[in-house]
Amino acid sequence: MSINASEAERYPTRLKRVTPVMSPAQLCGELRNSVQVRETVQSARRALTRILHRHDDRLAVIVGPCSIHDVNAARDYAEKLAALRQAHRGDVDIIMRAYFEKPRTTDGWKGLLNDPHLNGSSDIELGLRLARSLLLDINLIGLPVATEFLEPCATHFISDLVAWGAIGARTAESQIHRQLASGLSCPIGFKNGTDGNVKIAADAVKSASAQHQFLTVGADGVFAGVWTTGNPDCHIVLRGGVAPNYDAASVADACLALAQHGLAGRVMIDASHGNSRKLHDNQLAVCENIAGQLAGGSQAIVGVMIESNLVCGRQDFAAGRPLTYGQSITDACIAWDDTVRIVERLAQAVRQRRDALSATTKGFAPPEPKALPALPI
Ligand SMILES: O=C[C@H](O)[C@H](O)COP(=O)(O)O
Ligand SMILES: C=C(OP(=O)(O)O)C(=O)O
Repeated sequence: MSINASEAERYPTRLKRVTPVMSPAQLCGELRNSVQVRETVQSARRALTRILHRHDDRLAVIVGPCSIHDVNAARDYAEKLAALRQAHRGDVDIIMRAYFEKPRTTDGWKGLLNDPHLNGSSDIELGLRLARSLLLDINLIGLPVATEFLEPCATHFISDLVAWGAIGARTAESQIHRQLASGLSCPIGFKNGTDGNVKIAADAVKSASAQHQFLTVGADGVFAGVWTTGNPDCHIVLRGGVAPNYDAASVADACLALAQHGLAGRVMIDASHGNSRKLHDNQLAVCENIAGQLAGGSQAIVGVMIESNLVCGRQDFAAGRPLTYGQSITDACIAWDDTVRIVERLAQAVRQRRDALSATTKGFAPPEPKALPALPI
C-alpha cells in the first residue's frame, strides 16, 4: 500500500511505504499450537528453569545456525539435533537456535522474518508465517527452540513456541527489551555489550526480574498497557567483546556483577561472536576451555551457546547466485561433525563435574534453597 497525498500529510516523516500485517492472534489462529508442541515447549522451559536454579546438574546447550534463511535446511538440521538431544539427555539439555531476526552493527540482511526472499522485498507476513510454521514443526519432533527477541512487536507471533530467549548484545541495555523479558514465560539470556561490558547484562537481569508497567501492542494488535510479574529466570550470556570473556576469571567477574545486585551467580557462555572472534573453528577451543572449567567443578556455568550448521563457514548471497545448502549467510558456523564432537565433550565434562562434586561434602548445590516458582502457562 503506498501512502497517498492526504496520508502523507499525516505522516510528516520519511516513510516511503506502509504495509498492513495480520495480527498475532490471526496468525496464531491460522497456525495453531498443539498439545504435543505445548508439551515440548513447557517441559523444556521447566527443565531450563531447574538448570538455572541448580536443581538439575545438566548443562543447557543452545546450538544451531546463526540465522535461518532456508526452512528446509533448518528442518534437516533439526532432525539431526533431535537425535543428538536424545543421545545426551542425561548430561546436557539441547535446545535448537532458530533465529529469525538479526540485529546488525550497521546494516545488512535482517533475518527471515523481515526479508524471507533475501532480496529486500521485505515480505514480513510471509516471514512471520514461515517462522511460526517452522517452530511448530521443530517442536513437534520434540526439539525445543531458542530465539532472539529483537522487535518487541514480533514477539506475540512466536513466543508461545519458544523455550529460551535471548536479548542480544545490541539491545541488552534497552529498557524496552528488559520490560519485554520481564513478562515473557521463558528463561531469557542477556548478552554482554558488544564492547564486552558485562554490567549492562547484570543490570538487565536485575531489571527484568522486577515488575514493569508499560505501553505495548497486544496479541490482538491493539495498543495496551501491560503489567508484568518480573522474570526470575534471566541470566547473563558472556559473548566476548573487544576481548574474549569465556575464561574462569571472566566467569567470576560476571558472578560478582550479579552478586552486586543480590543475584545468584550463573552464566551461559556463547562460544561464538566476540569469544571466537568470529572465526568459527575457534568455538572448539572455547568449548574445550569451558569443558575444563566444568570438569574442575564450576557451578556458575549453566549453559553454552554454539553457532553450528550442516556445512561449516559462511557464504555471501546475491541475486541469481545459487546458495550452498545448509551454510550460514550471516556469521560463520561450525559443521555438523564438529557439533557432535563438542556436545560429546561437554556431556563428558558434565559427568566429570558430577563426579568431582559428589566427592566433596557439599556436592551440586542450588544457590537459592527456596522453592521454584510455578511457571506461567
Ligand atoms: O549474529 C550475527 C551477527 O554477529 C550480528 O547480527 C551482527 O552482525 P554484523 O556485525 O555483521 O551486522
Ligand atoms: C546477534 C547475536 O549475538 P550478539 O547479540 O551477541 O551479537 C546472535 O547470537 O545471533
